[in-house]
Amino acid sequence: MNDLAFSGLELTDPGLLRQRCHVDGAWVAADGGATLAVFDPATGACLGSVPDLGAAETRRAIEAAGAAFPRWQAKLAKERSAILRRWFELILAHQEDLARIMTAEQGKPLAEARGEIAYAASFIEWFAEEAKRTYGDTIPTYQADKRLVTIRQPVGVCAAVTPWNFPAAMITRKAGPALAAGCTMIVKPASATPYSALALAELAARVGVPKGVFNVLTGSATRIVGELTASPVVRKLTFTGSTEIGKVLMRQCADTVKKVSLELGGNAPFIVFEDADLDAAVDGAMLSKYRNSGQTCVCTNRLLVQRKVYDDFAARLKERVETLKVGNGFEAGVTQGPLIDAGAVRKVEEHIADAVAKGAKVLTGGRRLSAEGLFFPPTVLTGVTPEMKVASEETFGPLAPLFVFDDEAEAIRLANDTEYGLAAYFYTRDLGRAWRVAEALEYGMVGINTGHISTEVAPFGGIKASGIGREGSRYGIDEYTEIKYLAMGGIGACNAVPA
Ligand SMILES: NC(=O)C1=CN([C@@H]2O[C@H](COP(=O)(O)OP(=O)(O)OC[C@H]3O[C@@H](n4cnc5c(N)ncnc54)[C@H](OP(=O)(O)O)[C@@H]3O)[C@@H](O)[C@H]2O)C=CC1
Ligand SMILES: O=C(O)[C@H](O)CS(=O)(=O)O
Repeated sequence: MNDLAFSGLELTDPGLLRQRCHVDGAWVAADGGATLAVFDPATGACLGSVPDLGAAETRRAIEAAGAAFPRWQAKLAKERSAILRRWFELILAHQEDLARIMTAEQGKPLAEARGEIAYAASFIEWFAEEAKRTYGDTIPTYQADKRLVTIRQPVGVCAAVTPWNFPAAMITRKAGPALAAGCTMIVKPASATPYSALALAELAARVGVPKGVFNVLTGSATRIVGELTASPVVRKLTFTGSTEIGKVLMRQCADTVKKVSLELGGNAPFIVFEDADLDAAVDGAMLSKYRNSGQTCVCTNRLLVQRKVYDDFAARLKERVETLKVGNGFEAGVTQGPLIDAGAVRKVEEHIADAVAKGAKVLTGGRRLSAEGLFFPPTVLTGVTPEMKVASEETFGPLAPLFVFDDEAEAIRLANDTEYGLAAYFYTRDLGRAWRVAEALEYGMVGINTGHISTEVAPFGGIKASGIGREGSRYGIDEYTEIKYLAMGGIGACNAVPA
């Protein structure tokens, strides 16, 4: 039975809207009935509420996930694969409804929300296949009477803590490999965007994911995640969010020595060399800067442009930026939705004010569209220098600051001058430069003549303050398995072999 229907969302399947948490196969409220409100960032309207769960409910969820683990682990890989495949198919079958729920709670334009649902589904599809490939090894023995092998086994109960900017994909990028490997999972989604997570749980239940295998808890992050990180039953934490919180959670996991994977903040450089195809570079900059209104961890945060082409590139970028349409994500033609909250708007304004105070110029945009609301125009700054906040802090908004450089060595030095190491991009038509720069950049992912690198088939992740581990690709399931080494002695000499 549906707990709620957003008025005016025109869903084909209102049953996807859940105002209860999914724990041990049941839809539950908080013990004391406490709830958290959920708002539409485009209008400020209250969409509904979700339970404000605490420590006691979290302990019960951990117990349920622990109880479900043996039976889920014992299923054949093919059986887990088939269930995941059905989940993938059902997510795609409900793409429109899931996208509308996402635009309502997160604000991204409907076209982008549809794209995220497809992207989210692709991780379930990919790991439905990877479930059948958790191979081990046979190892040439070191003693005649021994045989050595390895097997890979699921880690166990996993906790996932996810952000608001990709409310579906950041969950499936974790739940896909976890469930494929035979783990069970407890998800704590961002409080701003819980309905996408709960809709995924509804579809998981419909395809026969057993109770306790995939649980979604909403409420106080400190209380829920405090329990998850303290529990010895939880063997792994996977987190996507800010570096600041990632460090907190990594510390909290130390007492129980959990396996952790962290997808954290970024400060992506976008380098345009003088030999680049400038039209292609502008296309790439638009994609890597303004996707999700600049609210992605792999968004370009700094544009480094070689002096000879600086003015030409700036003019072409300005022209393209001014074609973007800011508004409610449900409105036809809108390409930039609202930012997630007032804090996000303030951060963009602070970075612009700081840069202008230190000599930068606003080429386009620069001021919020109205005193109220969370809409901020896509903005380009020129004359930006390393002393400005935008050089070292992640803006996480629609701000493109242009820096100038003179040669390759300076471009690499500027690009690497950050604590972060998630994504980097550069444009050149020189093959030698492509290899030299790609190898010199201190990042987990590098786009060469492209502004879009995210896909389920390639390893997503960063180094330094941008995190630990990789998601997606043939490596993603490694985060959810342990390698066990078996040494079998007493084999004896083979009597078929002459002494
Ligand atoms: N590397 C990547 O793939 C990504 C990185 N990010 C980074 O995350 C930041 C923006 O996302 P944002 O959601 O604001 O990040 P936050 O780190 O604030 O929140 C992420 C998640 O952590 C939870 N959380 C917050 N504080 C605590 C705490 N003290 N203890 C336990 N859990 C906590 C939040 O819950 P609640 O919502 O209830 O506060 C949310 O579910 C940016 O820096 C961005 O770069 C974002 C997405 C992807
Ligand atoms: O949350 C994010 O920023 C995502 O990791 C970005 S992407 O995977 O959609 O590129």
